[in-house]
Amino acid sequence: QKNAQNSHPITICVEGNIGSGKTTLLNQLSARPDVEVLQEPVEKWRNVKGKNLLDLMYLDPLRWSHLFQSYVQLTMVQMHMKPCHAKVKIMERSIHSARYCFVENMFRTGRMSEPEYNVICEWYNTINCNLFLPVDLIVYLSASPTLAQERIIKRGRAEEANIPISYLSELHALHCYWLQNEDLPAPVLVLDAELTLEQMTARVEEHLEVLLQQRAEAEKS
Ligand SMILES: Cc1cc2cn([C@H]3C[C@H](O)[C@@H](CO)O3)c(=O)nc2[nH]1
Repeated sequence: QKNAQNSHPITICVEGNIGSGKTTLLNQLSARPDVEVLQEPVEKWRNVKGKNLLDLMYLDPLRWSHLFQSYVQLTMVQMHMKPCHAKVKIMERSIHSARYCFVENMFRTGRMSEPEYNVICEWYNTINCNLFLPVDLIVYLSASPTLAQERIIKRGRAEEANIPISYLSELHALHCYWLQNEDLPAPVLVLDAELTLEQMTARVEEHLEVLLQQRAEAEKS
């Protein structure tokens, strides 16, 4: 277990609502030579052998939410497990926010039936207990639903054109609940999404330096 601790790259998951500014922060952090950024595999979700599961999920949530989230969970496991040759692996979201934010919301709002929810949760628990999916830091971009909605409209992703602010408020509340109540895999750094990109990057790099030093110490002993 000891060398397993040091063999995996330092892993940071950047979490936040739709439109909270994750991609912008990830792009900035990817400039570091010691960092490999893994963005959310949205393109996979948009093309499963020709079918756009993301679009289907937004168009007919009752029919497609469960399938979409089960595919998201699979692609997140693939991201957690993906070999990374850089010292630092920064992922966009995680299997944990998939479970505690998106799946939870879809069940609570009736877009996912109870048996669908229970099956996806059993998959999550089995994956989480049997696979080594290390996370060293969770960075949470806290954006007001209003700010998030402004950024979604500005970005103009076709499938997201009709996301109501109530959905963003639900997800915001679930992110807060998750990060305050569930037993988390790593400490949380909360960043106000209104900070400048420079301020956010500086805060993340501060924490990253500590993790790098801890790793260097551990490798010496
Ligand atoms: C982990 C996870 C990411 C994720 C994204 N989404 C949606 C929200 C956005 O519209 C789009 C890209 O993040 O996919 C989702 O419904 N469920 C998810 N679960």
